[in-house]
Amino acid sequence: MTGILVQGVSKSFGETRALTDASLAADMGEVHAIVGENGSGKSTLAKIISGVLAPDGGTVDVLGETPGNPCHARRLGVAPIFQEMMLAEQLSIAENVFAGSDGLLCRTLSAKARNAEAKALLERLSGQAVDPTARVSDLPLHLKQWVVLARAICIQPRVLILDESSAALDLAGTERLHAEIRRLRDGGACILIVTHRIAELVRIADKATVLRDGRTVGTLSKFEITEQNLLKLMSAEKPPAKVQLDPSKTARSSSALVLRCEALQLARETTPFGFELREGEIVGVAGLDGAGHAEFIRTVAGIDLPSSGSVTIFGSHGQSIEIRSIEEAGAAGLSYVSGDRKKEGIFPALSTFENFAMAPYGCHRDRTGLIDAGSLRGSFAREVARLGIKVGPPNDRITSLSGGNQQKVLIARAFAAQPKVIVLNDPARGVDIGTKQELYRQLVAFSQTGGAVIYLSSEIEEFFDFADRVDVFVQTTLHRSLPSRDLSEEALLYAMFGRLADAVSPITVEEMA
Ligand SMILES: Nc1ncnc2c1ncn2[C@@H]1O[C@H](COP(=O)(O)OP(=O)(O)OP(=O)(O)O)[C@@H](O)[C@H]1O
Repeated sequence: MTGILVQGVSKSFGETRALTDASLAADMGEVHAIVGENGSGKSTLAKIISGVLAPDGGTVDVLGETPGNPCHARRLGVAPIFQEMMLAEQLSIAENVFAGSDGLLCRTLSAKARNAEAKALLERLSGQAVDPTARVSDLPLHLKQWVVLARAICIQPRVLILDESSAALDLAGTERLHAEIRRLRDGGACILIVTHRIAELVRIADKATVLRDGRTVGTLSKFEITEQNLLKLMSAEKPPAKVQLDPSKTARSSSALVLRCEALQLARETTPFGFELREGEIVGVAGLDGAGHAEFIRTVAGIDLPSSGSVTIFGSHGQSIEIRSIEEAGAAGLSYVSGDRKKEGIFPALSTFENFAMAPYGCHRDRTGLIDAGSLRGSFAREVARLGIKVGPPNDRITSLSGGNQQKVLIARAFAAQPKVIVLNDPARGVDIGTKQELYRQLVAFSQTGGAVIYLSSEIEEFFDFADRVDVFVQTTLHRSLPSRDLSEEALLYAMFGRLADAVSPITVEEMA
């Protein structure tokens, strides 16, 4: 039975044509992926199907009706989860989970019952203990994502729309999400999934619709969904070549030290550890949610203070600067790219250009010390071209860009500040595969000129052929360091689960959960 039928849909925002001719047919009991480059119109299509946006042309049929607005779509059983997490940050977890389904005017559950239900659901989804009365603003990103997912799942949707919903989840979290998706699908629901994580798509999707520049260019059945086929359809250009680590790049033990952590304790009563980063090194950082890798990267960037120990950056003349704030880290030549774009990355009320210019403006002064606007604009144009950012007028608000293109602006901003060390916290979240390859290429080029990189990723495939070593965190401490020659999916998984690589028994689904 057809669940969703979209035919010839178009949609423009002012001069920007987000969709020109989009079509999609998804059955009930099917996981249907929407794939395409950043800015190809995926989120716009998801919003049209969920009644948030009205199309300019074409027809939309969801369970036999055309959703006229989000409430109408909801009555039909459509539960959308958009890329930008919609949460009432000042309210509790339970209040957010039941927002819209058991509200003030139609309350059927007591506060106690809501708390109990929210707790049970979130613990099942997130795999960790949860206090349902905790304020959402205090939660880490992955738990916020689970709150949004819980809100959609608790209404038992007939159509579930997931726009980059796994991007904030780690490997084990993604597995649990997949289990939920399969449960809903087997119960007859239709699940639309938008993701740039190709490996994930190959595992979960029954069909895929590919968009290119707002147009549907193909539909792939389960067995046709391969990275190669997707890339061929997604871009008019040749698929990007995979980045290969420079074979002449040997161990960096002889190059100059640029950053050192000594006896670092990320939280009280955790094991102290040391960390060194040398010129030209690319160090991957990995771990399961709550393993301490996210705290580590924030501490190195001066955002959070360690419980004890120190982070030191060494200048080109050997002088050492202890880092105790993000300002000190910036002044010492460290650029940071946050993984939480909405909370820590963009300034939503400012334009695309202003968002870019606020880090590198100090590097663009004329002889009198005033900011050289022409030089800054030139730098903006170069970075936009280099990372292939789809921007409208630079003075439009950054929020008018697609999610992936906003992320690219933040990456461009970090490069343009001409850092010595660049620290990236899951930067490729929501970024298309072509741009990911370009980002790796830029980072490899940066390292070849002596720059040093710390790169946290929740997608372990990202490290292969790219990182010199991957430091794996377990129980809020550095557990293992895997040099590139020992990197494999299996070795990383074993390390992330705190197991020895030569352990005989495989990692079980229960362990994942
Ligand atoms: N509210 C808006 N105002 C102006 N332009 C918009 C708006 N929403 C989307 N666009 C533009 O429409 C185009 C398609 O955006 P959309 O968010 O649908 O892309 P996407 O495929 O989901 O991208 P991503 O993979 O980066 O999330 C982009 O060029 C974007 O800048």
